[in-house]
Amino acid sequence: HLIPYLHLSNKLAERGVKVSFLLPKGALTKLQQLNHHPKLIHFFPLVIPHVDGLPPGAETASDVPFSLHQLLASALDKTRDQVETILTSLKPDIVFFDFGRWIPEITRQLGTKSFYYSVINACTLSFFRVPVRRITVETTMEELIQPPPGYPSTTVKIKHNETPHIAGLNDPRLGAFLHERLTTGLRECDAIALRSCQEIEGAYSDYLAQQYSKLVLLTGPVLPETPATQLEEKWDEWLNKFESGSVVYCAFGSQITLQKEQFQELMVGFELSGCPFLVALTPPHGCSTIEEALPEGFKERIGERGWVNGGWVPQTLILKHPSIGCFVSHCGFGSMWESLVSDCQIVLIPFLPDQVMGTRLMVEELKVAIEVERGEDGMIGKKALSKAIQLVMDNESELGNSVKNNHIKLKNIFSSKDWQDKKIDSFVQDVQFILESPGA
Ligand SMILES: C[C@@H]1O[C@H](OP(=O)(O)OP(=O)(O)OC[C@H]2O[C@@H](n3ccc(=O)[nH]c3=O)[C@H](O)[C@@H]2O)[C@H](O)[C@H](O)[C@H]1O
Repeated sequence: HLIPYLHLSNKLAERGVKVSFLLPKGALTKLQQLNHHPKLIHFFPLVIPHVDGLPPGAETASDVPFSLHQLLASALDKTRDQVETILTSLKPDIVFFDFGRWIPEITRQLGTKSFYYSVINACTLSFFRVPVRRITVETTMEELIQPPPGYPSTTVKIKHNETPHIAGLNDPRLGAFLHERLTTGLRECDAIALRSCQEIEGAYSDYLAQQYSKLVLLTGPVLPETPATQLEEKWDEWLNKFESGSVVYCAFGSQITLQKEQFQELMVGFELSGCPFLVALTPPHGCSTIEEALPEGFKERIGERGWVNGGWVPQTLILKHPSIGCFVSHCGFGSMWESLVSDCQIVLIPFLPDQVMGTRLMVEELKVAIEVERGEDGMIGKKALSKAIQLVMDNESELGNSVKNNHIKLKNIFSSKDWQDKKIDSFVQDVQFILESPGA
C-alpha cells in the first residue's frame, strides 16, 4: 500500500501539491528511493509500537503473514497520537488514508477533509466492503462469496471450490475485523478515491458511489515514469542472451511466501515449459536461501536457461526488456497495472482474495490474460503451469493470440503518458472542486 501511495504523491507533487507522507520508520529507506520530489514530499516516520504476537520490529504488511495483519492494524492504531500531533501541526487540506479508520475523526476536529484512497481493485472493494453487506464472525463461506445485491458482474467472483486455498478467507475473525475496519473508513470519509479508471472498473466504481452515496474519484493507474536508471548490467546481459519475447518472468509481489512443495512444483513447471525464465520469489517457508529450496538436480538441468533470484528485482525495468515475453504474476494490483502497460503475455496465479477477483476481471471480463487452474488439492501443478505458459507463448494458439490482441488494445490506451496525465489532472480538478464547495 505504501508504494502506490508514494506513486500518487509523486504525481501530486509534479502538479505543485505539497505532500506530507506518514510512514513506518522502517519503510523509510525503501520508500526514499521512490521519492522523485523530495522538495515537495516530506516523510514523517512513525514509531510502530510492538504488539504481542507480532515478530519484533514488524512494521509493514511485508514483514508479517496475512494472518497477523489484524495485529499489525492494532499496532498502527497505537500510532494515533503521533499522527494526531503531526496533522494538528501541519493542518493539511486533505488526508489520504485506507487502514487508519480513525483518520476522519481527527480531520473533522481539524476542519480538514479525509479521502479513503483504495489501492486494491474496485471490483474487490465493491464486492466485500459495501454497506448492504454484513460480514461478521458468524458469516458462512457460502454467504461470503455471494455477490451483494446489484453487484455489476456475474463472472468476477470467488468460486466455492477454491475458497479453502485462498489465504485470509478462512479466518472469520480476520474477515469480520477487515470488514468493520474498511467499511468504517469508507463510511466516515468525505470522499473515496480509487487507483483505477472507468475503462476497466467504471461499473464497480459507480456501484460503490451508489452504495455509499458519496463521490468516488478515479486516479487512473498512477504508474511512475520509467526511472531514468538503466537495468543493471547483470540482468541486461543475461536477458540479452535470449530471443526477443522468449523469456518468462515470474514474481508474486511483497506479501507472498510459498510452501516449499508448491515452490518446487512451480520451478519444475518453468523447466517443463521449455522457455528461458527469470523468477524473483522470496525463499519458501523453511528455507533461508533460494538455493536450498531448488528441486534436486534442477540447477544442473537448467544451466543458463533459468535464473531464480531469492530477492527483490527491478520489476518495472525487467518488464520493459525486449527479451521478456510472458509475466507470471499473482495479480497484485500494482503488478496488474504494470502487466497491462507491458508487451508481455499475462499468466495469473492469485493467492489473496483481491488477487483472485483481479484475475477474474483480467481473464473473464477484459480477456487479456489466462489463469493457471489449481488442482483439487489447491496446488498449482507443474503441468498446469507449463501448459499455460506454452499456450500463451505459442504463436499458433488461438487463445494465446486472442488475449494478446485484447491486451494490445488496452495497452495502447493505458501506456499513453497523455492518457495517464489526463486521469491525474481531472482527479486534481475534482479534488479542488470538493475543497472549494464546503457543502460537498
Ligand atoms: C494493494 C495490495 O498490494 C499488495 O502488494 P504486493 O506487493 O503483493 O503486489 P503489487 O500490488 O503487485 O505491488 C508490488 C510492487 O512491487 C514491485 N516489485 C515486486 C517484486 C519485485 O521483485 N520487484 C518489484 O519491484 C512491483 O513492480 C510492484 O510495483 C498485494 O498485492 C495485495 O493483494 C494488494 O491488496
